[in-house]
Amino acid sequence: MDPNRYIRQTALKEFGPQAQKKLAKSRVLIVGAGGLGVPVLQYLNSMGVGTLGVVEQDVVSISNLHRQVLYTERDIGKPKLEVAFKKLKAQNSSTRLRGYDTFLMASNALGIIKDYDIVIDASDNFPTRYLINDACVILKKPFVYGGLQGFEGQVSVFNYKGGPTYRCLFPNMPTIDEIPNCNINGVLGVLPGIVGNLQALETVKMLTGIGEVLRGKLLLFNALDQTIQKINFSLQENSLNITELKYSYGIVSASPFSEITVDELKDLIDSQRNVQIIDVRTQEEFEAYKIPNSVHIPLNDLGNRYHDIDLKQPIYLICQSGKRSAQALEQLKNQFSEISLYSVRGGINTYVAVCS
Ligand SMILES: Nc1ncnc2c1ncn2[C@@H]1O[C@H](COP(=O)(O)OP(=O)(O)OP(=O)(O)O)[C@@H](O)[C@H]1O
Repeated sequence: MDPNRYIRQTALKEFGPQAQKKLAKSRVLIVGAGGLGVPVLQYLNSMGVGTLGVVEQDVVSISNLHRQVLYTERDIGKPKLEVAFKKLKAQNSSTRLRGYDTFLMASNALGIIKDYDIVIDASDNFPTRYLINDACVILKKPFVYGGLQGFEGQVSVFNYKGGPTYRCLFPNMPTIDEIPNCNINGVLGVLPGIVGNLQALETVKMLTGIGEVLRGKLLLFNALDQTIQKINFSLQENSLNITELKYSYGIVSASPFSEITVDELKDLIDSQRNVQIIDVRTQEEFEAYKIPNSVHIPLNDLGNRYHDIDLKQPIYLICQSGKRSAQALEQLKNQFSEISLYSVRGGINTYVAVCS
């Protein structure tokens, strides 16, 4: 790498080559490559963050172009992930870019987020934001929030070093009637650029240890009069019901009679030699990741493969997220009486997130 590449930022004595090394070792996940995601990606990529993960499944549309300045007229209709990576690669070829061609959802959030140091919310909807918050609380990762409403931008850092989370500020998700939508309300092209850059700045500060992070502080930027206000907020223990959160993400068992958590399964595997795990996913999923000694019987073949199951031993059924294993459990329960059946809650997604 050309030693001059980062010279203008390593020349800052508070930053220096040490901070640059920290950036190079860092892994940052960006959820959404739209209005906020584009400036975040361009700056973190150009500044030398080692690994950037991007979760996005949208395509470029003409109404994106006034603010998502990485995309051009020729990109309309193309996947944002593909276009963004091509341009980011040209901007800085040494960044490791990892794309997730999907939307972040409850079934994949823990599995994706676990590999990163910091998560940046660059999405545009409340379910994603609450999901990022909850997954980051469970996995103990900070998340950098950015939001837009009219001519106002908001930025904060949640869950940083035991600090307050998004739910401490906004405990409950708003109802559909309460949700403002940029499609309807509009957004001035430059505003996501400013807010996304503030998110990138907070990220760099956390990664390198410079400055004071917006922990327990909500920054409000008013674009019309260029004022910045900071509102303090504190940790609310009630908003951090970790047991409840773990419950909804499959880390704690809801029904001990037919479900087992990944923690319980891991304890069994560690303490017993022969745990009969039946993996009901597809061949491709099984090949991509499997629990050692598990038996592979795809759900659609289960009816033909009963002879491969030892009905006298407890049967632990697993799939990718817990849905197909619950179906397999119902199928076996209807077919055989008095067998000991468990479905692994959260499936391989949670197993990988929690146990690997
Ligand atoms: N759960 C999610 N996982 C990954 N990306 C998401 C998720 N939810 C939203 N996004 C992405 O976040 C980006 C938000 O960008 P932005 O707010 O600028 O809106 P947009 O969807 O690109 O544009 P418009 O609202 O004009 O159609 C979008 O590209 C969207 O696909």
